[in-house]
Amino acid sequence: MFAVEVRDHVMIAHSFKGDLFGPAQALHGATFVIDAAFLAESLDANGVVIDIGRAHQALKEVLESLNYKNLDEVPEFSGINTTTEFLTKHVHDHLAQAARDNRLGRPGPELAAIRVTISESHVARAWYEAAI
Ligand SMILES: Nc1nc2c(c(=O)[nH]1)N=C([C@H](O)[C@H](O)COP(=O)(O)OP(=O)(O)OP(=O)(O)O)CN2
Repeated sequence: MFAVEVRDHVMIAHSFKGDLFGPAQALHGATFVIDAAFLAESLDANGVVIDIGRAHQALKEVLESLNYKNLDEVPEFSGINTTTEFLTKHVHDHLAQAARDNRLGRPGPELAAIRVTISESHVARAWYEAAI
């Protein structure tokens, strides 16, 4: 499997519900580093999985709706713990939809899967990977 991975970051604030989260039940900020990997069984006629510029642009567009936001106040996330794991799937779903809509410069069927990894610090990260 071939893969191309691009990286961006967002600054957000959020709080969690549940004793499990201890001090993170209070509003706190985080800078998440997001890696999006695009996977394909074969290269296209240009010899690429996906153009790196298009991949960067697609990731940037998805992250715009999160950057500098208090996620507790985003209606779409109402009542949800916006954990690192949750956000990996949120980003994945938007990128997968962009692929299915042919907005990534390569038709969805030619891309096998997308993996989104979010590093919430230098010691912890989560990822979500699924076929498109
Ligand atoms: N599985 C997850 N666990 C936790 C997440 C998460 O997104 N997924 N997030 C947090 C907090 O948002 C924050 O990133 C860390 O908070 P903190 O209380 O400092 O977390 P730790 O569990 O690392 O440390 P403690 O020893 O429990 O304080 C927390 N967990």
